[in-house]
Amino acid sequence: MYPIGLHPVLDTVQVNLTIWTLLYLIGILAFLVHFLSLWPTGDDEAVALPGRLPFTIAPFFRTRFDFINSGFHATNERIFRFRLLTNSVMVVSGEQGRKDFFNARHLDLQEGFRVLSGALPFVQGVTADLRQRRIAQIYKRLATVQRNDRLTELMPDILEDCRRVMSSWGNTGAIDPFEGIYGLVFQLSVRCLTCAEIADDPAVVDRLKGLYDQVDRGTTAATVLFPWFPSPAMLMKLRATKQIYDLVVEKVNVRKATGESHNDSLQMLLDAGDDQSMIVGFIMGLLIAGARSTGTTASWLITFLGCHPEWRVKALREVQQLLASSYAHDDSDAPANIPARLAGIPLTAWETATPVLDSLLRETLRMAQPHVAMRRNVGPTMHIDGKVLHKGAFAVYPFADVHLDPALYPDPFKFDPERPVRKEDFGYVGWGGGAYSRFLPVAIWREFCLVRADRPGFHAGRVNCLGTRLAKLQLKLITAMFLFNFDFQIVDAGGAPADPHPKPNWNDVLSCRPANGSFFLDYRRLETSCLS
Ligand code: HEM
Repeated sequence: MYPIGLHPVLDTVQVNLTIWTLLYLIGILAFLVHFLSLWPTGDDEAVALPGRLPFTIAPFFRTRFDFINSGFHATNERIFRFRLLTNSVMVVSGEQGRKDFFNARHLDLQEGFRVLSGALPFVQGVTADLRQRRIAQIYKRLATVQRNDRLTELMPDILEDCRRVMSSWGNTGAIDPFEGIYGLVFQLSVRCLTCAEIADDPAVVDRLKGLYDQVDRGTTAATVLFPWFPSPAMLMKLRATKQIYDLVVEKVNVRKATGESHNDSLQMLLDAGDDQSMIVGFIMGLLIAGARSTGTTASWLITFLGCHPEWRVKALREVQQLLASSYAHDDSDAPANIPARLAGIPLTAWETATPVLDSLLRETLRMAQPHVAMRRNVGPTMHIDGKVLHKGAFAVYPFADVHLDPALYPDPFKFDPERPVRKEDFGYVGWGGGAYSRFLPVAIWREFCLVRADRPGFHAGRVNCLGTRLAKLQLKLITAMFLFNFDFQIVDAGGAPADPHPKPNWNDVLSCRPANGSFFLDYRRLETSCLS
């Protein structure tokens, strides 16, 4: 018997998919299109988007940025609502709207993403339908991965992975950053969040990455809205999810059977006594959540640096200063090679003494993070900027509303890390809209979340990224390795320096990626490079 029930699902759909099933489904769809276009009315109801259902569904998934903007234009309101089949979705913008959205106590992230996004591989009881206590436990383990001692131990491994992957690129070449740099970040995420058996085997890492890509391709409007319908995309997604599950379970079982001990996340989970589904849920869910966001940010960060030589110089100078302050001038014990020297810079220095890298990261996230926060109201009826959000309804907040607002960030598509930092509440939400950590030490804030874990809907309320420390460290180490090893620039499809510079495409909800092949990262190894 297969533990997560995928085999039975695949068998059943192959036998039962008949023309009658299809006609039946078309009938249901026609019913929904006709009747669900009728909205409740009331003074405090948000304006409904004009138009019939199918015309809102496809654009929400395919061209979300344009769809949301056209909704604001069509309604001429700060808040509007539309339907995704039976679900009512409110789209929020404006200062009051984002305050109400991020401060609301009963808006639940998990439910919002599960129903509206479907971008994570869902396995019943492993990455979906997790009890709140289980989610809290996963987050607690993620906090362990990011403790000072663990992050310090990870630094040499991260840098060695960078060295190995960058060496494989050869002396000169041109790569698509969304392939090459994303591939590097995937390797680092595997290193930090899974186990040595996977991270040390490039072929397995490649296979895993390919399977997650298939899950992405299988995430379409149809598979999100009709997860029970056996479309080809859904079958592909199911198969890929099952293969990821099998691969992870196999590695966990091998570790258990051999009794070998490694200094990695799997060992940390086993030593903590976590059960199989907790371990697999941690690995399957966090691996891709971390790799996608960090991969997008790394790809854009290096792209922006490739367009702006003055920032390359400033960033390199900063890392050189870090090195100079970490090793005495005549330190004969200082390691000779670059990765080992970078690994010797204390974690606190990477975290607190890199204002240039910090401003580069901040500006990259502002310009190229196409996130739309998704929530479901799991509490009583509430209001956002005066508009009613009923119990069970959804609300979404596009980060573009604040990060591309010319009133807050003039000329928003200009890469300018020297922009003044916005001080107002939610004037910048690159790492989420949670603000507890500003007032409380992060540890206390986390405890607060964990204590609430027993109660239904604990996951509602302000949300901060819980992988920030790990992500920032990875991004800074990748950038340092790039600057020490390559001379690089961004070129167009013909190989000429890109003019204009690539512009983030906010309609691509995963990575803000412009059309394939429109630009490349052209690189040449420096003579001082440590790559082999
Ligand atoms: C550059 C990289 C990253 C960026 C920009 C980023 C950004 C964010 C943002 C904006 C949110 C809030 C989403 C919302 O309000 O809808 C979030 C949540 C979250 N992130 Fe990240 N993230 C990154 C990397 C990571 C990594 C590496 C991990 C873990 C390995 C991670 C784990 C999480 C988790 C677990 C949450 C949900 C927190 C909660 O439910 O309270 N993130 N992230």
